[in-house]
Amino acid sequence: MNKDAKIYIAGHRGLVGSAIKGDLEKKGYTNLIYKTHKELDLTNTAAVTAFFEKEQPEYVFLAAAKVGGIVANNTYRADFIYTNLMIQNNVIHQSYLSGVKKLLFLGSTCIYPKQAPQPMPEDSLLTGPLEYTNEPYAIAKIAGIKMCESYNIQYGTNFLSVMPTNLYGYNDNFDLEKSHVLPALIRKMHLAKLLSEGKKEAVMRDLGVSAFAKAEETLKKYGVSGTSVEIWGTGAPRREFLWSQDMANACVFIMENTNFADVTPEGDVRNTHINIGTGEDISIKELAQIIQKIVGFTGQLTFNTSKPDGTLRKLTDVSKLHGLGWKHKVPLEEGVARLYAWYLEKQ
Ligand SMILES: NC(=O)C1=CN([C@@H]2O[C@H](COP(=O)(O)OP(=O)(O)OC[C@H]3O[C@@H](n4cnc5c(N)ncnc54)[C@H](OP(=O)(O)O)[C@@H]3O)[C@@H](O)[C@H]2O)C=CC1
Ligand SMILES: C[C@H]1O[C@H](OP(=O)(O)OP(=O)(O)OC[C@H]2O[C@@H](n3cnc4c(=O)[nH]c(N)nc43)[C@H](O)[C@@H]2O)[C@@H](O)[C@@H](O)C1=O
Repeated sequence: MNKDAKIYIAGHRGLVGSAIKGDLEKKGYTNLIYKTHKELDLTNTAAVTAFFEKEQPEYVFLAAAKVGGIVANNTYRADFIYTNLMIQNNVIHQSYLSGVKKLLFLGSTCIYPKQAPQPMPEDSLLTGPLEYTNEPYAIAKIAGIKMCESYNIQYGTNFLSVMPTNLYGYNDNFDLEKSHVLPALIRKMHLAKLLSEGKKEAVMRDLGVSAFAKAEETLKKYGVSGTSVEIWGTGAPRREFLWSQDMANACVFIMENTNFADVTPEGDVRNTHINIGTGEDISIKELAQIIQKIVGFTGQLTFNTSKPDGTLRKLTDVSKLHGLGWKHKVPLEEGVARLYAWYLEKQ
């Protein structure tokens, strides 16, 4: 990519999109284009067509999607499949029509079967049934991979797909219901710590309410008190967490250095996506203990087994990524500390 190449970042205000924008700016790319969701609804085919016809980007990072944690995925099943299929159909197809040189589609490691071998290699795709809680989202992501692959085969495009593990970082979603586990637990532990210190005003400010009774209602719903914090599920599932700026750096690295042909082993045009992760996982209980220590909450952790565990393990096989010459940098404890500091600054 030339430094003045026209690069479109779809989803530039999200967790990953904002980090990709930051990484590109840091590297001296000067011709970045982006639109907010309000300015350009990517589910609107006519609007996306007009945008591509007018802007003619050379490179596209597709980091816009409907994203959420286990409960959001399981609750808004129709929204997750519809929105994601629409966004990726529009952006991938228009990228082909307008002659985009290279596109990077962001999927997720939830595309792999629930019982995939651990760590999960790229070629375990479509070898077994998926985890039910996020099946609609995963099906949309699999469609995205197959769309890139099919356009490459039929039309000779250079569209790559990356499958990131669970991500966290600046601009994360801290919603107590819809977010992923890591930001959710940071916020829950923070609220519990404030409660234990008797800081009612700060609790109300964090929750955006003007009466403490209202705050108490929310805290009760999410199992947060001054002496304990509720963790969903059994705490036994294992997850792998990657710092969003590392993820962005991997995306830019792949865009700069890798072509469809490089990740297509001879005769295996199906094996075109690349896992992005650290290759290391921990249990949710261990994650909660790390967050507890960093936030400084000294109460108890309880486990609400009426909430879903989801997949028990989804460790990525990162040998393909390492083989391309990229490895993550930020260890989990450091990332959690950075994110908590950012969260406090935002208060
Ligand atoms: N976060 C994670 O742990 C993981 C994420 N991924 C994938 O990485 C990618 C980025 O995710 P992440 O950054 O976490 O997600 P975010 O929710 O943080 O960001 C997504 C962005 O897409 C935008 N967007 C959503 N719908 C539309 C739409 N219809 N039109 C225009 N813009 C839209 C959002 O805007 P707005 O907020 O205004 O709607 C937001 O800026 C996604 O493809 C996701 O599936 C994969 C694995 C793990
Ligand atoms: C990125 C990934 O994200 C989702 O899959 P997930 O990994 O299951 O996501 P999660 O972060 O929500 O949960 C991880 C684990 O943590 C447990 N857990 C405990 N306490 C809380 C809690 O307070 N909030 C949440 N969200 N989870 C909690 C929770 O019960 C589960 O066992 C899908 O969207 C999927 O499609 C996808 O791509």
